[in-house]
Amino acid sequence: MSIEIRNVSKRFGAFQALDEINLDIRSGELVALLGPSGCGKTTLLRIIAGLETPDVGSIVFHGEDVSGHDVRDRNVGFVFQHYALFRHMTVFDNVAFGLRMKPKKERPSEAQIKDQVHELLGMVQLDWLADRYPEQLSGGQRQRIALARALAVEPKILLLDEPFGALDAKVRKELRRWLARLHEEINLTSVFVTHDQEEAMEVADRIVVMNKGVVEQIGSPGEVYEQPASDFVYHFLGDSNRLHLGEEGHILFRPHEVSLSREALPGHLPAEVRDIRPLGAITRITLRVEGQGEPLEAEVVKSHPSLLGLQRGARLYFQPSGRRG
Ligand SMILES: Nc1ncnc2c1ncn2[C@@H]1O[C@H](COP(=O)(O)OP(=O)(O)OP(=O)(O)O)[C@@H](O)[C@H]1O
Repeated sequence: MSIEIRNVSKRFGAFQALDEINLDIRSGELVALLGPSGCGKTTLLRIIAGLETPDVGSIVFHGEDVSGHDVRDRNVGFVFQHYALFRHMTVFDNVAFGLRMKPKKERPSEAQIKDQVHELLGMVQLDWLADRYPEQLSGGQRQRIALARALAVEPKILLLDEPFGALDAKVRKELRRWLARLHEEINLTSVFVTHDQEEAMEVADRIVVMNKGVVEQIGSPGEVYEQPASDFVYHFLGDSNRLHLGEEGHILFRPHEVSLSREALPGHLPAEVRDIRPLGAITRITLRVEGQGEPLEAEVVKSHPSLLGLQRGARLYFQPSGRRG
């Protein structure tokens, strides 16, 4: 099911939380809303869900304007970061909840509910936990159960608000990959909110970069990273250095977009090594450059010749190889 967001604006008092947002999400897409805290991501998600009403604009699901539809009639599934499972219910009953709440004529029999719940628990690979209570689960298991509960009513649209935000880095990574796979298996259109660019890059088909209530750029992970539409997008999608060039202004470059040498080379600037951090396949070097306020960061492969025997305080010569600005 496709989602169109047409000219949506929302104010809270004098504060403009969303300013004329237009967005087309294709059927079957997995889209990330990415941006800093307070940029309006959650508000937009809540408007798509029907939990919040826009001041102006409309929401269209598959050609039908659903702006006037109540949240219950939109058939969307949700997973929110702190949207707790019902503590007094077992995992099974949590997942069955939405099915049991259906109007009588649509409600499946208890036998059908049992089959469906076990199928869903199988899909999130946690069928063996059916009789446990939420407090007996790990954070990652809880999130997967929350997802199974959201999927139980067979929504065509799934909305996820920082679904993995509270989990540790390794579990987050596993769940992200798992979500991307699951999304391929079942026919869903999903929108998820994150402030983590790596999460957006890794999972999403397209990324919507938001800032202060407006959309800065929409594109595939490759597009927004390689062809950022603004300095904001450039900064938000990865580490960056700013090199001041006096009257010529400044250039921006990524830590890996740099040529490093122990010898003075044409076009290269001298710098002092302040820190050397081996990070697996690459090594990060912090450089202090005369006349620059902020130190610069360079990343090279760990076998790079300039690293051999390199010590703090040594002199290196560098030249940005990619640049923006
Ligand atoms: N009900 C409300 N009343 C007043 N202001 C609100 C309300 N809901 C949100 N806001 C404000 O609107 C702005 C956007 O909030 P929103 O929750 O959409 O941001 P976000 O991008 O999801 O941020 P975060 O990543 O921190 O969750 C914020 O400045 C917030 O304080």
